[in-house]
Amino acid sequence: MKKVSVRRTISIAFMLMVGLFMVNSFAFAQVKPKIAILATGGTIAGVGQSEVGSAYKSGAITVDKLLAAVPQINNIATVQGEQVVQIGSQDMNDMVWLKLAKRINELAKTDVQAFVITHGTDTQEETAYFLNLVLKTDKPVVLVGAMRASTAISADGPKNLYDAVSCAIDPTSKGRGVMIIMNDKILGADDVTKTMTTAVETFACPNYGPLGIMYNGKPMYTRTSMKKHTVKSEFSVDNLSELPRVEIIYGYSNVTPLFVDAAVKAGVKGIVYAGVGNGNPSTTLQDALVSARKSGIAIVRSSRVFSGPTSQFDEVDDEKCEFAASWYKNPQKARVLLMLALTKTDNYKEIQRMFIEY
Ligand SMILES: NC(=O)C[C@H](N)C(=O)O
Repeated sequence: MKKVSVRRTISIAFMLMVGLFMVNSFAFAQVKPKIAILATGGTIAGVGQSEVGSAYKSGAITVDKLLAAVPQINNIATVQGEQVVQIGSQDMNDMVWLKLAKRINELAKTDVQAFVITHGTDTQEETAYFLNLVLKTDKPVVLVGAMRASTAISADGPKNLYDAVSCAIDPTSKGRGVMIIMNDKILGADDVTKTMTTAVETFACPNYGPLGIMYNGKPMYTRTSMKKHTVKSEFSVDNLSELPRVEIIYGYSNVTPLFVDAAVKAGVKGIVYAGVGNGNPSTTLQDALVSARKSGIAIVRSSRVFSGPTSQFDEVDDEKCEFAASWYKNPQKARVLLMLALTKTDNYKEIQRMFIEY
């Protein structure tokens, strides 16, 4: 009799423990946030001929293999991986941007809580800024890349990817606009740029500084972007199947109007002039840009100089020429904003307003 009741007590206790364990694991599974990882290629997915050399092929491995290299991600998030394209980001283009933006806007309406985009570093800043202007969500969106191929000794991709996921799932990352995570830094899409061809410490925000750092898998923010983005942006990709053609023309001493003339002939809708100093064109170049403007092409002056403003209050009379000045946008980001501006207007004053607000 005694033996039976001891057995029964033991089996009830055992069942209770199993039950508790199941409830716990269920609750734990419930709290893991659901994220989408959209892969586009780049060095983070690159495969090299040797572990020590610099030669490799960008975008050679798929999103599943990328994730398999960082199993720790499964402890913190439930991941849905999608291969959007598999390219080196030197081949990034308007069509992929539109596809990516539309897909994220669609997924943002579901229970996916955050987004990570793996991307090559060459044009990462442009994709980040484009998405910053057209995504209609305040859910965190983080781009991540690597400077060393996945097969290299001390590859930086796995740590960057883990940090990107950790940053994206953190509640404090909501509503901050699109961000890039590279080498422990959290960089805002409105200012981030690649500063060095080979170093892992290549990304910086030369005008405004980083938004924060990643520390022990947690984002530590020290700044908020004051620029308009995502849900506050007036731009939308909803009805767009292509973007207006905008070309960048570089300034240098002894510059001739050759490329401005070629751009006019090609029928571009806008030109970003990457001028010298604070966006200055030479006298001949200015004449060519004014006549391009008169033929209906939008002109934005930016600078080939790494940082600092290009404003409408300096040497060029932008009002008279009907140009807009890019302020803190470097030429490649100015091109992104001008393309989107041209989906709304070709009025230079309106375009100037956008360059101040975004
Ligand atoms: N580090 C990199 O990712 C460079 C590569 N060419 C890319 O942008 O895809």
